[in-house]
Amino acid sequence: MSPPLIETRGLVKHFGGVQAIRGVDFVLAEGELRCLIGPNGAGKSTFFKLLTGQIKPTSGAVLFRGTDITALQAHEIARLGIGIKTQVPSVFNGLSVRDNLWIAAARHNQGKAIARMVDAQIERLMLGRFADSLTGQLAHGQRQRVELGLVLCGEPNLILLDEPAAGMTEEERGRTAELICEINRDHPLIVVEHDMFFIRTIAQRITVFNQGAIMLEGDVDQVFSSQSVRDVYLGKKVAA
Ligand SMILES: Nc1ncnc2c1ncn2[C@@H]1O[C@H](COP(=O)(O)OP(=O)(O)OP(=O)(O)O)[C@@H](O)[C@H]1O
Repeated sequence: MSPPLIETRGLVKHFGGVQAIRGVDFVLAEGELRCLIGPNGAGKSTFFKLLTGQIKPTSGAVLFRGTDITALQAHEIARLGIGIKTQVPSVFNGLSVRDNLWIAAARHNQGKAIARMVDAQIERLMLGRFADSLTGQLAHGQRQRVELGLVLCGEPNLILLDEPAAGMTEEERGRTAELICEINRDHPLIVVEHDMFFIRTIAQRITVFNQGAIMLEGDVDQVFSSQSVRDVYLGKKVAA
């Protein structure tokens, strides 16, 4: 049997006295789309940073396709094809959409393959009308699609999305949900999101974080019908 795409074993991260991640065993299979939810401060962003090597665990391990990558630097992990789109913008506002995508595609392709990659992402992300507009002049939802395009240009083996629906209009959220499901046809994803309506739309399997630990994993119905999950969101004390 082939190993999981990504796995964490006994992952722990302390920031001084703060136990941000407390012994997380997590497994993502090839091809999966997993949603991570949990209240503020549950450890979701820290967990993402541990997967991408932006920070190092206090103890425990991260494995990618069975290989221990815990000691690798962030750029080495990026080279393995673990791409992250955070809430921090990474586009150049003064460049057109096409030029932004070109820069990202040129990091991973050569010659005509660059143009092919750029055209493919413009079509996939429905950015044709804006391809030659300055990225800084786009609406929030359109810019977010450009950022997704930058990640896709790297042909990632795993995409991590941190709150992809944040600040979007209802229409943009709907389009982003469709896009994520479409991207999942050929890319595994882990999506952190607070918007429960959005989660319901895209989720297959959900991992619930609370107080730095996984408190529940299940399908949409299991998670949304869980009294413990509701209590956590209402701020009631629940054992992690
Ligand atoms: N660099 C840091 N230094 C100190 N404490 C940190 C640091 N980063 C995160 N923490 C703490 O670790 C805990 C987990 O934070 P984290 O940002 O991972 O949670 P989260 O689930 O992503 O929250 P949110 O949904 O609000 O983004 C919190 O108590 C937070 O204050």
